Amino acid sequence: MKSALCFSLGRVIATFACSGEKEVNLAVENAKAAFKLWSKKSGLERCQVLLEAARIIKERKDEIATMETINNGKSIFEARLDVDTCWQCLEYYAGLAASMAGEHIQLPGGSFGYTRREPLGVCVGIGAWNYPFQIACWKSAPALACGNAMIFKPSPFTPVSALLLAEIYTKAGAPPGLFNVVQGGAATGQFLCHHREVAKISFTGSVPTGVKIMEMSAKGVKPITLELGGKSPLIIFSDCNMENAVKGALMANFLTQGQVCCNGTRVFVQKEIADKFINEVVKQTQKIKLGDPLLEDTRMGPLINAPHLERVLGFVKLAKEQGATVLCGGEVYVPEDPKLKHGYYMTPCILTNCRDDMTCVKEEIFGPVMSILTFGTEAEVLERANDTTFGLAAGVFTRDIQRAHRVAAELQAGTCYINNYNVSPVELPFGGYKKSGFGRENGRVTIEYYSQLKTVCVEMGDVESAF
Ligand SMILES: NC(=O)C1=CN([C@@H]2O[C@H](COP(=O)(O)OP(=O)(O)OC[C@H]3O[C@@H](n4cnc5c(N)ncnc54)[C@H](O)[C@@H]3O)[C@@H](O)[C@H]2O)C=CC1
Ligand SMILES: NCCCC(=O)O
Repeated sequence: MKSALCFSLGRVIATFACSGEKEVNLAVENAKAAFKLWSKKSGLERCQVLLEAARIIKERKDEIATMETINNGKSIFEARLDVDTCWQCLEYYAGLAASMAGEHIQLPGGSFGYTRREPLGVCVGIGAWNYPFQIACWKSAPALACGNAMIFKPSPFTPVSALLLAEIYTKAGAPPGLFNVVQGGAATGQFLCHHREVAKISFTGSVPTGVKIMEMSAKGVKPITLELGGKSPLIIFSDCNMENAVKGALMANFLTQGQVCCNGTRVFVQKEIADKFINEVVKQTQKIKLGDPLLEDTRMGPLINAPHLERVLGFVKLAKEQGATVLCGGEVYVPEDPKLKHGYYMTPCILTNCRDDMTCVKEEIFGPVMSILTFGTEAEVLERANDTTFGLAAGVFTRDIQRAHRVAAELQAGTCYINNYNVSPVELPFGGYKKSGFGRENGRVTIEYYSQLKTVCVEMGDVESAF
């Protein structure tokens, strides 16, 4: 089946064929062959290939970022930052590959045991459209570091940049088939998830699809990592550094046109500073430069596609009907440049007079819409912040160090930011609580999600039989 790829500026830039069962089977066969070679290599040998791939990514940073911008619509400024998190991820797991080791455990009578950390086999990565290249790197780097092969399926809305990664791994010396890309949507994803020879699935996407992935993997008893959606709280206390809090709120809401799973879209502001904070956040939001994402000074490009733009605008309309006030944005934006007139642009939106029971406060919008709520006390805001089925991230701005850690400890979220938001150091694990998923990406712990532990028990004496 052929599919057209629509650039978020409203032009078709490529067509590609969706992979069916035959292509998926072929990818699995290739990955199995590569796994045989790759899993026998030492950690240091795997490290060298990953380091070389990281070097090529750095060298081709501008090219990859440009492709990502064309692929997704995010600003070139941001796409370059994404690419930095990618080569950093490969370098980080290259280091861990070389230092992976088991334990030696002394047993009575000179006997002993030891553990081996072994790869799982052919792993599958399924990605969302908001961070196409980053998701492919964050999944493949730990998978390959542990000695696995990977088949990656990007979102059909952003199929291009993962192909660059495949090319880079090959140039860096990975055996053919070690990192495969298959194209397509749900049907291709299902072939991958149901495949008998697939050992693990790592998925980034929506909660409803995550549920389906879990059902499919349950049938094959396959381990999975689920990176799902969120509706994260950002809590601004009256003793915060106001300038940083305002910057933090913008970082928490408007990167990649607000299409970020861990965004802090419920901004709780302590009553005493609410007016001042709101004035400032509106002022800064109105200054955000919208337009051609390939221009150096643009900070927001178009949303991913027309249905998604309609959906996000629908949330703004409903918010107004439910009593929220639009302080700025929330409208279709038509750039002056005629080349951009078919793009799916909207102005970044700030909503106030929000209540916890409003749809804009309860549901993930996945667009540039910040909902501001006010609060009185720490106990009250914690209860309201945690009153959600999601638990991906949370943030707190305060100068009170004890309060910062107390609040972080109480927040039900996989990542809690103190006095910042939406930074992604590769050294720190990233993943969700509650319906935002389980398993982690980044950090040392992710090695455990891409490997299995074998215990070897060694008898140095005679068998003491019970029979
Ligand atoms: N926690 C995280 O790290 C992230 C979570 N997300 C979440 O993803 C959502 C937006 O991304 P979308 O691409 O629209 O999500 P989606 O769930 O529609 O699709 C994600 C991927 O799953 C594939 N897919 C769809 N149905 C499938 C099926 N039945 N079996 C196998 N694969 C299937 C799609 O083709 C795509 O590659 C938002 O809810 C967002 O919060 C997005 C990025 C990061
Ligand atoms: N750079 C943060 C990743 C979050 C996301 O994939 O939505």
